[in-house]
Amino acid sequence: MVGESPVIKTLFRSIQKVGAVDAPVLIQGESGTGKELAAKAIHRASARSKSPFNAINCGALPSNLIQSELFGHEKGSFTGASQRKIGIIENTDGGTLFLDEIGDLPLDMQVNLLRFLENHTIQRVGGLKEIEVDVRVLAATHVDLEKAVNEGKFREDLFHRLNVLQIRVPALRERGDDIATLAHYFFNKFSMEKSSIVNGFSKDSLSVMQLYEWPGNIRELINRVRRAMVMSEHPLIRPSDLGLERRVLDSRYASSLEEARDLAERGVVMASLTRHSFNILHAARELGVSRVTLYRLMEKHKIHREGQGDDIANHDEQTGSKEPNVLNFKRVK
Ligand SMILES: Nc1ncnc2c1ncn2[C@@H]1O[C@H](COP(=O)(O)OP(=O)(O)OP(=O)(O)O)[C@@H](O)[C@H]1O
Repeated sequence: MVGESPVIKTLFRSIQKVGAVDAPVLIQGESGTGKELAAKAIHRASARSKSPFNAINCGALPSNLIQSELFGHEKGSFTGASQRKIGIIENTDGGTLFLDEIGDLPLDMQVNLLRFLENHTIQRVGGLKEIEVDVRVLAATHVDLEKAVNEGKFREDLFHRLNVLQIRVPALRERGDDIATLAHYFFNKFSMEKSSIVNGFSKDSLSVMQLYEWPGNIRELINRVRRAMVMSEHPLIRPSDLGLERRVLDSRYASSLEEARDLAERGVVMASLTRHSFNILHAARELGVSRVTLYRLMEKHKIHREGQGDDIANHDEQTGSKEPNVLNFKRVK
């Protein structure tokens, strides 16, 4: 798992701690943050690391299939059951089972899962025998399970069984410099697929990536980087190649009017700075504010001056300096 930010280091430490204990873990985090990778890391850090690690997405299977996927079935137990099938729980004997999107498990299946967690035995569909299995369960959810319990969508007893230990995988936007680290990591990983002219990211791109909210987290980052690597017509990937120029303006993710206004303001400032290669004078002129006001807005939105140099020529007209002025903007930590 790539990352050096304080929040991800906390996660790494938590993984080591919960890896050492043979109890269920509830892994929480937004979609695409790396919950499955965290589950694999817990498995590797545990005494079960030499045994199988299996994963199943409880939300991806129709409810009539999920029982047989989890518990298996005997030959002839239902129409179409022409063979005995060993379920994933039995197949994971000795190892770790990762139940992704546990919040989507149908209520009747939740009863069966609870029985297995309490007794460490399963029964195949159509089978009479109780089969003992030794499996550690890790479950992940991007929904608030406590809320689901209050709404009657998730069994409280199962929630407490699964929620013995918890870890939270942070959203990408909380991970500061990891955003650039991950972007470079995936750039190198997909370098075989890149167009022949692309060498890396412009500083503008790295800045915009820092400011963007990343609702789809690392999965979204991978897709944007991969697409930009193929489509970019410049040596250094620009914000527009990542499709982020307009997206940073997006206030759809705001939870209040004030936040929406803030996001819109930040977006307008960022877009203007990006458009003018971060030339303060030009951006201030376009925005109809003084340079001082623009600096204040940058302060307010935690954008600060850092570093210099890029593929884009830039100079401060007021001072006449040919040196790049403000090229790299990032969130103040
Ligand atoms: N720290 C990391 N370093 C490198 N790659 C990562 C990291 N975290 C996640 N990824 C990659 O991001 C993608 C999404 O990760 P993963 O599938 O584990 O997320 P998830 O939280 O389980 O998603 P979902 O909620 O949709 O099931 C994967 O391709 C994974 O390899």
